[in-house]
This record gives sequence, structure tokens and C-alpha cells, in this order.
Amino acid sequence: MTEEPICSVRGLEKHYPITRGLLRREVGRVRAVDGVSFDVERGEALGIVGESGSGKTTTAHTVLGLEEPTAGEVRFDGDPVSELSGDERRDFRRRAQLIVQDPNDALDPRMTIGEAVAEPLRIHGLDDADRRRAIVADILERVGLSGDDLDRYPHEFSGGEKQRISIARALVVSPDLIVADEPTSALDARVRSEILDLLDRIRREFDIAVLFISHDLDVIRRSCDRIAVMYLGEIVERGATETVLADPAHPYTRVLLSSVPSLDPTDRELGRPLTDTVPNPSDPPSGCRFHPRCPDVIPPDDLSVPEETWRTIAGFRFSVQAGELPESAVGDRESETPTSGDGDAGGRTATEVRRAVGLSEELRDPEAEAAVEDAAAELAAGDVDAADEILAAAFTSVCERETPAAVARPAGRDADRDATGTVSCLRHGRGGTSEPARSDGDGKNES
Ligand SMILES: Nc1ncnc2c1ncn2[C@@H]1O[C@H](COP(=O)(O)OP(=O)(O)OP(=O)(O)O)[C@@H](O)[C@H]1O
Repeated sequence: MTEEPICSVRGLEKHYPITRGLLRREVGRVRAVDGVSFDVERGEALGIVGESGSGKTTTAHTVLGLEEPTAGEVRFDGDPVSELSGDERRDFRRRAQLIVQDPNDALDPRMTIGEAVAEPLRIHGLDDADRRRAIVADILERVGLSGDDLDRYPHEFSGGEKQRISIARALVVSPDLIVADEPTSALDARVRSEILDLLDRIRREFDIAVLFISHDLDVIRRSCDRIAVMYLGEIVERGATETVLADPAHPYTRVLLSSVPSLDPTDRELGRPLTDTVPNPSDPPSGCRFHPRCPDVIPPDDLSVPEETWRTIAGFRFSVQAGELPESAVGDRESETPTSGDGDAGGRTATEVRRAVGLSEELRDPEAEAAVEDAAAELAAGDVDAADEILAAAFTSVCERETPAAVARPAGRDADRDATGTVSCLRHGRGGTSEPARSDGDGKNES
């Protein structure tokens, strides 16, 4: 029988109400975490990666019980965290520790290092001061500091040393899970590497599971056995780190990878997003949440243009929607000049607009050609909303209508590798040809 995961998360949601007025009437919700499921196995390192605002920190805080979930469940060592109270709650607080990005947030400047690291021991009932001091001295040595540092203050240490102290503070109570939220983003490259080595060493030495939260794929690649990629509150892909990063199946994972400097020039072809704006999590896009930025967004069935031209049309459409057009592609609405066809309006013509968005060639699909031309004319006249409507009506992708289910990732380049993992993308999931690979999670956002 396989051992139960140390931490198991199912259908986790954390929504923050947006309120207005004196009565704080709820007018909307920030869907920071929106149906996330994963397991952290004992002793493993699981990485959650995603851009800023994707919901990583909220996931971490909800897992640790620092935030109440809106829905879903977190189990720690089999027990629902929301039901723990008294001694059980205290024990959970000991066994699940948080390390934050800025160690200054975790260290009181008026406390010596010895007091800071001993504090959790005292809180958890070790009253013997001499014994506490001996344990702390030992832990400090294990994290690469000296037992002689006990009576020094935080300001006497560098950023990297302070992060070692906060690791010691987490370690001193023998946790089973450490949640490390961007533990190295405030550090320079050399110190970052040392801290990652230290976390890796203590994980193995003490058999502690680590949930790594990072926007940095290199940190996850280096430190984690498995990876979960988060976008706008959902997990879109997950699997063994090596496998996922060697053969990313979700276009968002490819986009993340393409932003990491690489020595391999072929990696540059991985993908650039169609638009830069990350949508607001209080009003996420319909269907696949990544579709307005996705370089692989699926073309309408009845569209007859080459794939590359479709990508340019989709880029045009979603840039209009996101208000990201280059200045040269929008006319001045106040202008009195007529707007039809190639006519000049506000110093722009439809031809100029089409050139600016890379669609100057006539499209061979007549309906698509008419829509692009009409939208360009509206933009030349400065009417972005009208252009948006025309493009949305003419070029609707299945990706905005259907929510992708998590399906098994396709077998990668190296078929011998452990290919566990799932991806939530209609490019893989249409027609239901693939089956989920793991029973991690319970549905919608399982990956
Ligand atoms: N207390 C809060 N009230 C309202 N919205 C919040 C709150 N905390 C987070 N959010 C919003 O939830 C979304 C997810 O935030 P979160 O900090 O979890 O993302 P993240 O992936 O950790 O990003 P970062 O690395 O920037 O912290 C963001 O849009 C954020 O503005």
C-alpha cells in the first residue's frame, strides 16, 4: 500500500470579496485560487510556478491554514486542517512551517538569533532554557552558521545568512512540511544557489517535504521532483519536473520557459504570448483562461488560412480586446475626416492599420478578409470597441467556449521517462482521447 501524502489539497478555492460603499456590499470576487488540487508526498519537493498574481502565495497560505478556504479541502497527514483545534492545531502549526521571501519579515530585530530560533521550541513547550540553547546551537551549525552566533542580532548578518536563520527557525521544531514562498528571490545568484543547496540537503537529511512557490522556473527545475504550473488561479499542467520542462505540453508552460534565458538556441522557439496583459482574476476569461494570450489558440473550424496567419489574426483580435495595439494601429476618434475603405481618418488608413498589425496581405478566406478589413477601418476611425466586436464575432475560438479538462500529458521525446502528469489544454483534450494519468485531485483543475 502506498503511503498517504503528507498534504493533500482538493478543489481549493480562495476568493476575496470586492466590496463597495459604507455597507461594504459585495460587487465581485477576486478568484485568487479557483479549484486547485494536488498532493505533496512525504519527503518530496513539489514546485508551484507561475507569473505574479497567479495565486501561488494564496495557495501556500491556505494550505498552511493562514487563510480560510472559500471552498475545497486541505488535509495534513490525513486530517482536514479546517477541523483541527487545540493540541492538534498546535501540532499542525509545528509540523507545517513557512519560509518567506524576506527573512526580515520573520526575524524580530530586537531578538538575538538564539532567541529567534529558540522561540518556536518555547511556544511548543520546551521549557528548559539550556536544552533549547543546545538544540539551537546544533541547528545553526546544520544550516551553515556557527553556534557562537547565538547572541548576535539579525542586523549583523547578510541577507543569505538571515535566510539560513529563518530556515533554522523552521527546522528546529522538526517539521514534516516546509512551504518555501520565493525563498531566494531577494538574494543574488551565488547566495541563491547556496540556499537552494541547503534546502535540498535538509530535505533529504530530515526527510521533510517542501512545497516550493516560485515565479522562477530555474529554481523549480533545480529543486523540485514535481512541478505544478499555475495560471490565474488554476493549475494548467503538472508532472515530473524534468519531463514537463523537457516537453512542456501547455502553451503557458512553453511561454514561461521561453522567458528563461537558455544556452540552447532552439528553446527560443517555445512561444511568446499574443498579449502581455494578465487578465484580472476578478473577471477571468471564459473557457481556457489563457486563451487571449495563447500562441496556440485553436482557430475557428470554418477559417481557411494558414496557421501562422491565424496566429497573427488572433494576436490582432486579442490585442484590440486588451487595448494593447501599437499607436500606429489606432486612429483619432475626434477627427472629422471620412473613414470608409482606405480613406484617411485621424491620420490613419485601414491599410496602415493592417500593416501595423502584420495583416497587410489580402486573406484568401473572404469572410476573414472582410472582418479584418472592417475592423481595420473602425480602428482607423478610432473606434476600438467596434473593431473588438467585429473581430470577436468573426474569430471565435473553441478555447473561449470550452473549459479544458485535465488529461494525460502526451508521451515526451524520451519515452522511457516517467511520463506522469496532466495538462489542461483543448489542443490535447478535445475529443477525449486522453485519460488523466494520476488520481491527484478530483476533476476540473486536476493536472
Ligand atoms: N487579501 C487579498 N484581497 C484581495 N485580493 C487579493 C488578496 N491577496 C491576494 N489577492 C489577489 O489574488 C491574486 C493572487 O495573488 P497571489 O499573491 O496569491 O499571487 P502570486 O502568484 O503569489 O503572485 P506574487 O508572486 O505577486 O505574490 C492577485 O490578483 C492578488 O491581487
